[in-house]
Amino acid sequence: MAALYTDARDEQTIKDVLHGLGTPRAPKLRVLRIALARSLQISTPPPEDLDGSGLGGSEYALARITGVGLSADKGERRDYDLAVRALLSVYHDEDMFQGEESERRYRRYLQRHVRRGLQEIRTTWRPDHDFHGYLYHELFVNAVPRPARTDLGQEILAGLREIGVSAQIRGVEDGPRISRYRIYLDDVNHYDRVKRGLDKLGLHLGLSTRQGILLQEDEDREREARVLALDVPRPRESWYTVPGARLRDWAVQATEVPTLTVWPGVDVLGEPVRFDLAAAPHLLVGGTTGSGKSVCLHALLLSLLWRLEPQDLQLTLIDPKRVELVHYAGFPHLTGGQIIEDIGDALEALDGLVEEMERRTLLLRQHGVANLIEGREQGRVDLPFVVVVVEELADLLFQSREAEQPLVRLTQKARAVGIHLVLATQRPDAETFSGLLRSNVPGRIALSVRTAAESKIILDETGAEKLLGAGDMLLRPQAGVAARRAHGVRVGSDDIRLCLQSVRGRSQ
Ligand SMILES: Nc1ncnc2c1ncn2[C@@H]1O[C@H](COP(=O)(O)OP(=O)(O)OP(=O)(O)O)[C@@H](O)[C@H]1O
Repeated sequence: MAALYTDARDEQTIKDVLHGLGTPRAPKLRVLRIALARSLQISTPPPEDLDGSGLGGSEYALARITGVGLSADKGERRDYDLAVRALLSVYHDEDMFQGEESERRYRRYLQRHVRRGLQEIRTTWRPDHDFHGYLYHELFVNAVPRPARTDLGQEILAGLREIGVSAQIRGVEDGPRISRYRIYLDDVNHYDRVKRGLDKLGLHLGLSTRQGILLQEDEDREREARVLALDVPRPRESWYTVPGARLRDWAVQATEVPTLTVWPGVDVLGEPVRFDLAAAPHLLVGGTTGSGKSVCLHALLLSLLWRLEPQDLQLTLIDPKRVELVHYAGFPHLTGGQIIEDIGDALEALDGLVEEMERRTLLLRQHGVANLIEGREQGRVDLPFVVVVVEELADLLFQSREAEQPLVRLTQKARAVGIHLVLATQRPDAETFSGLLRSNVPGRIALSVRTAAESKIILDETGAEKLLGAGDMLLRPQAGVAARRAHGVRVGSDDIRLCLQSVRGRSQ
């Protein structure tokens, strides 16, 4: 009996990884074991839909994966079966050593883990990128001691000396793309010199003017005016991505967070960043083409879809470009069961939402509650939240300026009734994000943009022109709070597919 069935995409991944390892002819078990290790890092069990064989796949006997029954002198073909069994027993908290039934479960779990690991690799690694570097960061970066960074630290101190600042390094922490150096100034009056000299320091470190060093107000600074933190971008080869599976873990494990909590990414030190979309209460996501805007929208949407059932969340997705949101076809949360692509349908949907807003306002008043959250908490109203996503605001307004009016009305009044807008654009200009929308859409996510002026349109401040691209963002979830740097979760179509399967599983 085979222990593992793959499909054609798994087989392609195995091939790509063997090439990535520089050993195209090596046994496939290498990749299968890496995939197993990758999956075991995820704290939620792999889904059942990874059982069974797929089109264009292969079959593997247990001996080809764990080496069961092989003698001890065959290098990587040694027998690791007991070790794998023990790992899976601990992970699933089930005994996988005794009896036929436990044997069946062992093989099933093994299959699910290996296939999930292959999926993870597929969505987070690109075959033209270095696989060894990827492996290091995905599997080990949090588990092994960091290499010494004395060189970069010394460079920073030398750069500071060049701008007339004498200092010491008190510590360094590595995030996905940035290292944060905690600096202690020998002279308390040198803080402004550092602030003014950041570009020079960047040049000294060989960074382009676009990849700025950012000065963070260190939390210790209030107590200790000599302490500051510098966020220094690392070379691209040393970045690690934040895979979509992590978002799933945050969302699935979250307890006692507000209903519309979203996790767009992690902070510069790798800790998850979250905010409540209902408190935002509307959001603009802006960034130049290729900055990671669509991936960011996927992270926001999956944050909601991993947790909320259709009776709690309805989605209106407007995608005039007809590319990015197609993956959500099939989710039972979609209002009207489909994604809106046509401009006429979009106008109709927006007008319908304005009517829904009026209807809800009346209903809440009749039930004597101030807003939907209160109504739901008190059990007096059980309407779902509605999240409206416009994939490209500029396209929508270009095709019909009329769309602006219902959008403005919704942003002005829909908050209390639980209707929230997420507007995305790759053209952050005054025409697209007009004054009326600006003042009523306080939540902002800026991905990288070309100019400081574009950054100001999105965030009301400069800074986004210095972001590193590929999901690097400045996040200001609500008016009146400071913008925060974050690196987006890399959500791919596979993550969306997995979520859809889970939603279908939940509804059965
Ligand atoms: N969080 C992320 N982590 C790693 N890479 C990312 C991330 N977000 C985006 N990228 C990379 O950037 C590419 C472009 O992302 P995306 O398609 O979201 O850009 P976009 O801003 O929507 O572009 P467009 O407006 O042209 O559709 C992705 O294919 C991916 O390679």
